[in-house]
This record gives sequence, C-alpha cells and structure tokens, in this order.
Amino acid sequence: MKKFVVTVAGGGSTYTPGIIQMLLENQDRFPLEEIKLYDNLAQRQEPIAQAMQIYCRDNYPEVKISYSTDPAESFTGIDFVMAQLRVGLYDMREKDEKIPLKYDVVGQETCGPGGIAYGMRSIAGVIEVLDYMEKYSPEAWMLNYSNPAAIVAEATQRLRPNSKIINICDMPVAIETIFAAILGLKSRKEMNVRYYGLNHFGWWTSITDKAGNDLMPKLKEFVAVKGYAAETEDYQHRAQSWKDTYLKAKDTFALDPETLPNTYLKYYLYQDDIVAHENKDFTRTNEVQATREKDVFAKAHQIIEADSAHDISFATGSPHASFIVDLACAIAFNTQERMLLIVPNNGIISNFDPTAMVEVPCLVGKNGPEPLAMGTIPTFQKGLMEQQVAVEKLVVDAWMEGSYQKLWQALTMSKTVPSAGVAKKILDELIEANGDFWPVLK
Ligand SMILES: NC(=O)c1ccc[n+]([C@@H]2O[C@H](COP(=O)([O-])OP(=O)(O)OC[C@H]3O[C@@H](n4cnc5c(N)ncnc54)[C@H](O)[C@@H]3O)[C@@H](O)[C@H]2O)c1
Ligand SMILES: O=P(O)(O)OC[C@H]1O[C@H](O[C@H]2[C@H](O)[C@@H](O)[C@@H](O)O[C@@H]2CO)[C@H](O)[C@@H](O)[C@@H]1O
Ligand SMILES: [Mn+2]
Repeated sequence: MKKFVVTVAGGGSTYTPGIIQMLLENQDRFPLEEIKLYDNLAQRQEPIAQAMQIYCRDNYPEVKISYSTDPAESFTGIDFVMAQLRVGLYDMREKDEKIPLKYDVVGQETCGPGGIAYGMRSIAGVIEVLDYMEKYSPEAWMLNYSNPAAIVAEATQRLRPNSKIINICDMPVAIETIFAAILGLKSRKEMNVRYYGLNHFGWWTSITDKAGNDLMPKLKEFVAVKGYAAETEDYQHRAQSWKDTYLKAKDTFALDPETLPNTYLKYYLYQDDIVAHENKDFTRTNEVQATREKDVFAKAHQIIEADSAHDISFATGSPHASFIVDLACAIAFNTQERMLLIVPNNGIISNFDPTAMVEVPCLVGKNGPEPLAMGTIPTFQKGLMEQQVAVEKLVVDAWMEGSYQKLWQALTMSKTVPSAGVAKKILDELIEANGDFWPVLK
C-alpha cells in the first residue's frame, strides 16, 4: 500500500501532538512515510517537533518526522497538508476577546468582533500556506482547521476557487460524540445525521441509527433538561467555560425545539447573558494558556529532557484528531464516508444564497466532498443565517478591498453588536491592536 507524506502546518500548535499520535495509530488504514512539521515561528515549533521525533523513534521507528520553517522543504513531495494556523498567536486572541468585552459585546475567538478581527488576520496566512502547497506539491490536498473557519472558507473560495482545500470544524463531531454518549451508543459513527448551517452556526434536523430509527426524541428529552452536559471524558471540556457552554445548549434548544443547535449559537442568541457572566480580565485565552498550552509544552520539554517518550504521553483520542484523519482516509481511499464539511452552497440549501459557504453532510471521496441536498430551511434559521453570512462576506470584501467602510458594516451587521456607534469604537481599537496583521484600511 502507498505510504503517505503529511505536512502539519502550524506545527507548533497545541493540537499537533494529538494529530500526529492519531496519524501514527491509524497506519493500518493510512500508512505513513513521513510527517513534516511546518511553522513560521521556529521557537514555538521546535519543542513540539523534537518531542514528537522522540515519541516516534520510541514507538514507530519506521516513520520519519522532520520539521522546518522553510516552505520548499516543508511542502515538496507531500500528499496532504493538515493546517491549524493561529495568526497572531494567543496574544492576539486575548485582544480579540478583551476589546469587545470593554464595550459589553461578546469577546470570542470565532464569533462577533473577535472572530472578525481573527478573520482579518487569518486570510493571508491560510492563502500563503495554500500557495506553498500548490507550488511544491500541486496534487496535494489541504485539510484546514485554521479559524475562523467560516471567514477563511469564504476567503479561500473567492481567492482560490479551484484549489484543493477543505475547510473543517470539529465542533459538530464533538457534539455528536456527546449525542452518542447520551444515547448509550459506542460511537457517533452509529448515527446518520442531517445538519445545516454556517460554520459555528448550525442545527441538526435529523439523527437516526443505521437502521433509520429516529433518535431525536430521546436526545431532545435529555437536552431539554441538561443541554449537552453529559458526563463524558472529553479532556478539553473539563474547563468550566466548556461546561457552561454545554449547559447553555438547553436555552438555545428552547428557542427552536424542532432542531438541535450548535453550541456557538449561544453567542448570537444570548449575547447579553454571555457578556454578563464573562470575567473580562480572565477570558478563554487565559484559561487555555493556563491549561492546554501549559500542559502540551511542559510534556514536550519533559520528553526532550528525558530523551524518552515511554512514560509521558499527550492526551489522545480527541474528535479533533480523528476527524481530520478520517477525512484524509476518505480522500486517499475514496471511502465515501459521510462527513460534515464547509462547502459552497450551490443549491444544497435551496432557499439560501448559492454563493454562501455552508456546513452540511457530504460524501467524501478522491475528488473531494459531494454535498447532500438539504432542501428548504425555515424562516428563523434562514433569517439568522442571511444576517451572519452577510457579516462574513463583508469581512472578506473589506480584506480584499482594504475597506474601512465594509468592515464597519460587517461589525454593525453582527447580531452580537448593538449599534453602528459601538461597532465603530470596537473597530478603531481593533485596527490599532492588529497593526500589520491587517491590510491597511482606507
Ligand atoms: N476548525 C476547528 O474546529 C478548530 C478546532 C480546534 C482548533 N482550531 C484552530 O486551530 C488553530 C490552532 O490552535 P491552537 O490553539 O493550537 O493555536 P497555537 O497558537 O498553539 O498554534 C498555532 C500555530 O500556528 C503558527 N502559525 C501562525 N501563523 C502561521 C503562518 N502564517 N504559517 C505557519 N504557521 C503559522 C503559530 O506559530 C503556532 O505555532 C487555531 O486557528 C484554532 O482556532 C480550529
Ligand atoms: O477555546 P479552545 O481553544 O479550547 O477551543 C476553541 C475551539 O473549540 C471547538 O473545538 C473543540 C472541540 O469542540 C473539542 O471536541 C475538542 O476537540 O477541542 C476543540 C478545542 O477545544 C471549535 O470547533 C473550534 O473551532 C475552536 O477553535
Ligand atoms: Mn470549529
């Protein structure tokens, strides 16, 4: 069987060890020749890369792990790029969260003004990596987690419409893992789902078992009382902020009991409540720095100092890592697995903008995703999505045209922002904070 070469772009990411471990563990279905780590920040990538080299040497000596900041070295002779860039690192994420909060507006990584600011930074980084891949390995596929996925997908679709990039999100699969636990199933793969929306802005309309039996009534009964607060072992969600998010799904569900909501809808539907409960001096960035980032780098340093990975391991088995490996397998071996991906609407939701990037079930094979028709959607969801997709499109317009006006309109249009006046104040502070990360706006 062919052995694959995979580049992990954003090699210094806190998610890199999990993805590498998942790749190594799945070689019976996806054999590896080499994993290359690429990052534009050598000192962030180095400890992760060196620790994973030791881990691989001790456990999978047949696979090579290399790392570099040189694009030619990193992108030549590869089959897949698995990308997870954070342009501006946690320092800028913290500003994305804290600046809007000063004005009592949602401060979040991918939603509202924080997501808009992050989008304005991410577009260039993602396009840069995509161009490297196409220059050095034109046949390769880029599987892209880099956030904010909705804005990044809109930008890549407009700027590189023919590129082999698939934008993805792990939130639906993480929630489906909870659904499976609630239903007493061993795996989310025992369910067939129908789901539609924008990234971090969608709804499940049907969940059945493989025999076609409706599982929604049992799920709804649970969610009406507890939201998504099921006792699972998902490491990421032990943080109090994630527990709060999962509980809040109960209130989001109450607004439309016909469907089950994505957790991120809380930022658009209960924005006042979210802001009221936020600690403006200690946001999610600070929590991540004190937990995931600290743990991952501490373990990397321990492995390097011990020159052994026998007794030290990273958290494994996350839906984040398994989803991207499943996607690579589906493309490599034409498995036709059904997966939720972000793709051009193009009639999939028949009463919605055909040019919008939507998140829907797709069958995935060697030519990429084939989306399944979702039909018409109700007025409530359609109205919300039209407003939100306009925000995302205006951000990409603003980035492409260097337009202050369009970005001000985008912020004003966001359901999280109360007025054009507040939008302008937040925008002016974000421009100052983002400096050269953003194009100059006129
Ligand atoms: N789509 C999803 O559902 C999903 C899920 C989880 C994480 N993410 C995203 O994954 C990314 C990584 O998250 P993290 O918390 O591990 O962040 P992180 O800061 O630990 O890692 C990001 C890495 O990207 C590197 N980087 C930044 N710009 C780059 C560029 N232009 N070229 C190469 N490397 C670059 C940084 O140096 C850093 O090492 C974020 O965008 C996050 O939002 C997405
Ligand atoms: O606040 P963070 O950095 O911990 O997470 C933000 C990301 O949250 C979602 O991804 C979760 C996922 O739901 C969970 O199962 C696990 O894999 O961890 C991920 C990170 O916590 C979301 O889908 C991403 O877009 C966010 O970046
Ligand atoms: Mn996501």
